[in-house]
Amino acid sequence: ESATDDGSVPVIDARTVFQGAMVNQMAFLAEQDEALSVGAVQSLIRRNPAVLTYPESSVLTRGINSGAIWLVANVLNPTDDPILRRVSVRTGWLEQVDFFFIAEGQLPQRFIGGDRIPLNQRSFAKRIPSADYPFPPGETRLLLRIETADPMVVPLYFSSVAASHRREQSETAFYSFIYGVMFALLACSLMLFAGLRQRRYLFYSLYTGSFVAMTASYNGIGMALLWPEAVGWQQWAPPLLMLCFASSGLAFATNFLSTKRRQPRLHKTFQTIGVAYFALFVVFFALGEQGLALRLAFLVAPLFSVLMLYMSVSSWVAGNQFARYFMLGTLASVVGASITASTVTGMIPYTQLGYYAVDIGMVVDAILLMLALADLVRKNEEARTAAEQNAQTDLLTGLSNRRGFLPVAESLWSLVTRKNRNVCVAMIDIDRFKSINDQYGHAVGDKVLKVIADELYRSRRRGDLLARWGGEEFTLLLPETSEAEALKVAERFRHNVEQLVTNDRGKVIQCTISIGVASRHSEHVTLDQAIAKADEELYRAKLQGRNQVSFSRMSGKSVENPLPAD
Ligand SMILES: Nc1nc2c(ncn2[C@@H]2O[C@H](COP(=O)(O)OP(=O)(O)OP(=O)(O)O)[C@@H](O)[C@H]2O)c(=O)[nH]1
Repeated sequence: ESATDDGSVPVIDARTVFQGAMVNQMAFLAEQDEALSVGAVQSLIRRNPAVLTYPESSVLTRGINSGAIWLVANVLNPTDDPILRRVSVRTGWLEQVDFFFIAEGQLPQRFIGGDRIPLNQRSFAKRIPSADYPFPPGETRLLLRIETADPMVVPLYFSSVAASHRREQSETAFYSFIYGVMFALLACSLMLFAGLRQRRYLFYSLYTGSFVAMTASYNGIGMALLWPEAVGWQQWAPPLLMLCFASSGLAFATNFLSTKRRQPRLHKTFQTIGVAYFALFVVFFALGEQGLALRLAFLVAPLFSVLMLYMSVSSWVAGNQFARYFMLGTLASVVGASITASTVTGMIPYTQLGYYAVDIGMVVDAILLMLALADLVRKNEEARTAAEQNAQTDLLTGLSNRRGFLPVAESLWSLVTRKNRNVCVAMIDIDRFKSINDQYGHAVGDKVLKVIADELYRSRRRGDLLARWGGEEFTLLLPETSEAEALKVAERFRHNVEQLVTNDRGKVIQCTISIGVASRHSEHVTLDQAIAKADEELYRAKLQGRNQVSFSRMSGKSVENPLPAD
């Protein structure tokens, strides 16, 4: 049959190699209620050429569940030799694409592709529906029938086989990069989860993992590499995985931003919505309503983006510093997803970058979220170290407190005991400190305490352990120190403090200290016993008139081990 009769069917020169998509070189018509055969379409066009419309942009986009369409053109080969061309529709999620090549004096040729067809039953066992055809001299009618419940996006290419290979290579490189980064982050977070047992790493893994699975399900890589025969799964995987992606993202966000604690009602709402949309999905699945499941998923996806953005911004505004990277990451993924969604639904003109925007945005998001996790670990670590230090440090004087002092002193004590070395303990108390408080006030008392503490700290030898024991009392551990040396040190302390002058608004305040010293002379003496003994000596110094050092060698008797010997 002649195809050239009416001039309403566009003509493509077979010699042309189109660099980009070229659906605007063809005419299209949408099937109405029932599926049409090639013959029916041909006669429809012949009877009434007005059924054809002409796409204005190079990629045809018609939204979700839009029904099957036909594309038609005449390919003219003005040479004497056949010209081999590859025709392909570079969208991985179209369910069925039929290519028909009808040339005069030749048997009509049909090629079939699409994700409703098991990989090995497609004309080309490829992710993308394609057909190679040697256009004979003269005119060939090219017809394509495309059917899908998913968004109808038709970036049609008409090129040499070599040009198609180049395009495939660049697509492979792109997806290798995206999946490489995602898998690295996924593996990293899984290992962190295994090691740290913190659920946020698990949610992060699920979020990045479901992104990989979701994109692999709709771009055709999943079927090309992982489930070549699983046609049923392929039809339901994209909406299901989109829901998984959204819910794991929300689980990560609520965990990371502590939504349960900070906004309990919002958290409850998320859980309810999550359960509701999975329940709806199950209902649609049971009814076999793939289109409705897709609509649900495409409704949830932007809702999810808006929620994530709202949560991170409100958390950041509320002063949650960890939300910073989180917010930037979410912003990147939301912008990327919006650009791709607008591209595939035809709201903005089709570009390759627009088509890939969701993947790029998601990689940026995943990297920034990993950074947010690392940031959180660092801040928690800093807070923990600070809390630990605070718990062991006396805030007024900056010296160790009892909690800071005892563990270090205990281990030093057992070390010198084991090596049978000298060690002494001194207890230091400020004389008549109550009267300073009474006379000048508590604040001045604090100041004097601090001045004396600083002086003691300056006067101590390196390696001696000084701590605020409590109130106006200090303790000093002197390892590797004989009694005589300890007494010298104590006397120096006493003398230095006696010389010390604190000024308070013109008034001069002077203080003295009393010191009790004890040494370990028997190997059975514990640190506690030595401290008790030094305390006794301190009491004696006070009784004897203050501002003095009191020392007594522990008698074997008084430090006797209270446990009865066998
Ligand atoms: N300003 C201030 N006073 C403190 C602090 N800790 C303890 N004190 C005071 O130190 C005083 C200690 O009084 P006492 O135990 O009676 O002994 P004292 O007045 O130093 O007399 P002696 O030890 O017998 O020489 C009390 O009035 C406490 O309130 C502190 O951190 N700051």
